[in-house]
Amino acid sequence: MKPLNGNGSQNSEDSQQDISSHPNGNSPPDAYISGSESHDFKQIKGSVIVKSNVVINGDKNSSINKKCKNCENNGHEKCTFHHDLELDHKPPTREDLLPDMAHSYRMLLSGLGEDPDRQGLLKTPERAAKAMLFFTKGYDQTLEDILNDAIFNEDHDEMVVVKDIEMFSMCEHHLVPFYGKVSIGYLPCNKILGLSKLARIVEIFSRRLQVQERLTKQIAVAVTQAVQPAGVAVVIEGVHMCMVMRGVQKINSKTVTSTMLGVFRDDPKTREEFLNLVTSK
Ligand SMILES: Nc1nc2c(ncn2[C@@H]2O[C@H](COP(=O)(O)OP(=O)(O)OP(=O)(O)O)[C@@H](O)[C@H]2O)c(=O)[nH]1
Repeated sequence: MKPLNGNGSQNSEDSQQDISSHPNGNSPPDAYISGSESHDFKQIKGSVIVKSNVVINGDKNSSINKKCKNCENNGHEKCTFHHDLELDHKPPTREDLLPDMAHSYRMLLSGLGEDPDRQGLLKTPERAAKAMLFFTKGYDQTLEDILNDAIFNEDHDEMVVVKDIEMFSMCEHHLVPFYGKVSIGYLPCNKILGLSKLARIVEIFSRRLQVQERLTKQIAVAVTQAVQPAGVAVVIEGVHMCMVMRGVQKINSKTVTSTMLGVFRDDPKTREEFLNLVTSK
């Protein structure tokens, strides 16, 4: 298996941006439109601040290891699952997976010393399987599907920011949730994106097994693919339950990651304007 791609961890030149003053409310995302300069799109920048305050190994006959239909139909390079994660296979369909997954959860219950046949647990394996499929439903979505052609020609080259988009994802190391808020900014080049589509892009990539760094970068790259802007900025503030409920048990720690593309990377003023907008109340 090849190493995971799309890893947001960058080189030592990466700058660090602290957005610790993000509001923590659950209010719907706000849209901001303001002035900024425009530059050529060039490269990627990312940073991580941690504040202290697959191989899917199954049996060969399992549906999990069946050949990926998406790859068969569209070619390996167009398979979203492989393209993003370079895994060796993709589950054929969600429904196909349910029985095997439910069986695995049943074994897990037994392993915990529980009786999977007691009344309260009878439907638990299937419920848990369905829940896991929901948590990872992003594997079934493509950028094309969710954009729904909501890309509009508009003579607009000022910054667009949608901030505090709620995000729920699954830590690929411990299979426990991490959650937080995503703020996205872009500088259009005569093409704007339906605002809700930014939140839908967050859903595609957060509803998978993830690390926060890769999630941050995948969102930025998807916005770039959608509207080819002069630049894209994404900042995520996340709480990782693997650091809260277990392990080091630091309940107040937050992880902040960013990806800056194009003008947001090249121009400190543009980056500063974005960061000011996302940290303002
Ligand atoms: N960089 C990064 N690390 C993550 C993310 N989610 C979880 N981790 C880390 O993945 C690491 C896995 O470390 P291991 O030592 O293999 O696993 P562990 O024994 O469970 O580690 P502890 O959590 O320290 O108990 C931990 O340090 C986690 O905090 C993420 O989104 N990004």
